[in-house]
Amino acid sequence: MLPPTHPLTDGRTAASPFVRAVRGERPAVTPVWFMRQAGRSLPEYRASRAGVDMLDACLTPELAAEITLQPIRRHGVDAAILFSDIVVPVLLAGVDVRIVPGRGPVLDAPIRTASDVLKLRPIDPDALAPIAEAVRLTVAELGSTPLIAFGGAPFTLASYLVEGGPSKDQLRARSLMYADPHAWAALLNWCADVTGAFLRTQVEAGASAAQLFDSWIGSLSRRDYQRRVAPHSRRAFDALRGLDVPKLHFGVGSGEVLDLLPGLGADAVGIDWRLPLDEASARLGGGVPLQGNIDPALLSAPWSVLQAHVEDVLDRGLAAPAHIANLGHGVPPETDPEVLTRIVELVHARL
Ligand SMILES: Cc1c2[nH]c(c1CCC(=O)O)Cc1[nH]c(c(CCC(=O)O)c1C)Cc1[nH]c(c(CCC(=O)O)c1C)Cc1[nH]c(c(C)c1CCC(=O)O)C2
Repeated sequence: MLPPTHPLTDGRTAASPFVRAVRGERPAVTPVWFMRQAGRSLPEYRASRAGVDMLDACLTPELAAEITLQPIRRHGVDAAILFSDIVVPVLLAGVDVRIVPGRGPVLDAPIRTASDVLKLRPIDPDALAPIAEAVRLTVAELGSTPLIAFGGAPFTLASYLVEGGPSKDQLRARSLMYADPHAWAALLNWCADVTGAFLRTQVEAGASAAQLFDSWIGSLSRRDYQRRVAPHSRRAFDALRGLDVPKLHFGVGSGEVLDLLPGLGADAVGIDWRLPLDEASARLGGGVPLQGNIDPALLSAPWSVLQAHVEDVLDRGLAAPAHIANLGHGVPPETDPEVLTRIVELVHARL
């Protein structure tokens, strides 16, 4: 149960277009936000981050709250997402991980064997205090705009841990799945538990929705996803048990496994740019709210081309019970932020 002072319970965010759409209602105006909206496309972000390491910024509550609020002030988007990273709970559980600019999360000592997995320790709930504080500071400023809690899905996290960094097709991670199925299952359970604790901390501190990011899901066969990954994603959502918070599940390249996602605990599903929303909705049986689908590659196209694309996405989104406009993946760092503001205005102007 969420406390009576939680933004969802006290009515601050429950009636927001974003929360209503995730729950499957169709508000008068389509809500819109952008994955990775807090980031390098914004000059104010670059100024806030000058000389501060990425993970240090995530663990400094005042700074994390300020960066979270920047895209709300600038673009007028319908939801905020906590400025943090999927590897933050991994770091807080004691794993030596850093973020290399232009590359992503890197581990000098990757987790590759059963004995490496056995050394992983559960996360100490006290270690998550800076995250809870960042959420409280953010929510105090947001008013009726909901904050989205997020976490990395177990397979995406495990891929970074096993590979030691970003990889093209997650070959080492997918090999471990077969070389040592027991170590694999233990590793994915550990990932589900750290991500679950991260999500639960954000929701209890005041977030009004939760999204699981399954960025590498597209490298898996349907069979492997179903048998060796999906149960662990369900376990991550299960960490939110008892909290009546709307949940989203987003995967990149998830077309082959799309129909499996709603069964894992999410209310709404995020779609990348590969599959049109009417086709995605048909694959899901027509009853699942959808998010996303604007191709990030078109952000640098002439406005008339981008506008036609956004309008097509909105039209096809009518096939689902509700649609939250968003990109099909994160904002590229070189994006002109004024283009994002213009998309928000376009989405909000369409009735
Ligand atoms: C795979 C993944 C990561 N992180 C994340 C994912 C899942 C979504 C996806 O597929 O993009 C999720 C994430 N990372 C970040 C957020 C913040 C909230 C938001 O969306 O605005 C979120 C939701 C901040 C960040 N996370 C990161 C940055 C950039 C850090 C910097 O400014 O140097 C930000 C703002 C770093 C990061 N962290 C990660 C990558 C690939 C990178 C980019 C590295 C680079 O190109 O420099 C891992």
